[in-house]
Amino acid sequence: MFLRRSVTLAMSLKNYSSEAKNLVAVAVNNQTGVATVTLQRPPVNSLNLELLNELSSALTELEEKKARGIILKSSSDSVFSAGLDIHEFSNTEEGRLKKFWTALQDVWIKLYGHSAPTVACINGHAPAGGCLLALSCEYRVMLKQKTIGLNETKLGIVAPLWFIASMENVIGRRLTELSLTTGKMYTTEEALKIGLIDEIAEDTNDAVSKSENFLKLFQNISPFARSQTKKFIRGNTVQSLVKTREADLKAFIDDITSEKVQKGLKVYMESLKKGK
Ligand SMILES: CCCCCCCCCC/C=C/CC(=O)SCCNC(=O)CCNC(=O)[C@H](O)C(C)(C)COP(=O)(O)OP(=O)(O)OC[C@H]1O[C@@H](n2cnc3c(N)ncnc32)[C@H](O)[C@@H]1OP(=O)(O)O
Repeated sequence: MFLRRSVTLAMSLKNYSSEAKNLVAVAVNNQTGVATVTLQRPPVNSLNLELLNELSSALTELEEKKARGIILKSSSDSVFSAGLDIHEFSNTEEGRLKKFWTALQDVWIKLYGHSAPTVACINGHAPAGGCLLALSCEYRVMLKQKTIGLNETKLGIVAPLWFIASMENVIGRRLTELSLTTGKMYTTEEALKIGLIDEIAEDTNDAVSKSENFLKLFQNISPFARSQTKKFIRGNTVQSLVKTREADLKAFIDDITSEKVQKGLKVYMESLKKGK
């Protein structure tokens, strides 16, 4: 029985980051064992090092505590996540850049391969890294009138192979190629049509309730049989990054610190500000 009452376990009170802030809140329903993981870094939940570290720790803890399901959502119902924090790219100090990319790799490996069933409750726009988080889950419920996509080429950057694989495994190669090369952002309605999302919701409450309904499908399925099956299906994709992490990190550092990419990112950030 899914009760609305959520119990905030000790882990949700933990401050995972070195900043004196909670950028990720975890609330576990003690009746169902389902954890709601809420990204809360206003204004747009851009993914900086501290947020990624918190998310990574939360995913580890939910793995250890054998959560029965994870719903990933935003504290805002305007933006799910604006993707990677572009300010992390302009800070080209190599130590932090390395930690940042390694933290993103960690989050993706843990979320993509999590033993618990995962749902992205996409209660806001989800460009680039925001879309990656959503694609890493097993099911996607999205608010109407929002946008989602891997728009990296629009920023003059190249989405790494694991970003591409995450999309390809959901919508297939042909559409992934078209989407990524054009940097296409899909509306919620378009995303449903191509299978990039699974359901549309009216508002955040509706999205959470639809996410919970998806997780109910597993109530009578053995967690072992379910998670092993997921591992068989997703294992190769996860392993392809695990085996190439160092090379992927080097490619990121080389690419992002190049003069050409830095110039392009500056122009992109200015255009975001002008768009107001
Ligand atoms: C050879 C191969 C090797 C491969 C090598 C690797 C290459 C590197 C790959 C790196 C991958 C990157 C993936 C990413 O995630 S990059 C980030 C892409 N994100 C975006 O393009 C989103 C941009 N934002 C928006 O479209 C909109 O902000 C929004 C999300 C639709 C929300 O719109 P809204 O109107 O509500 O809000 P504002 O636009 O007014 O934004 C509010 C403030 O937030 C700032 N902002 C927005 N997005 C970001 C961001 N991603 N990072 C940092 N800051 C962001 C925005 O500028 C406003 O700030 P201000 O108030 O100070 O002006």
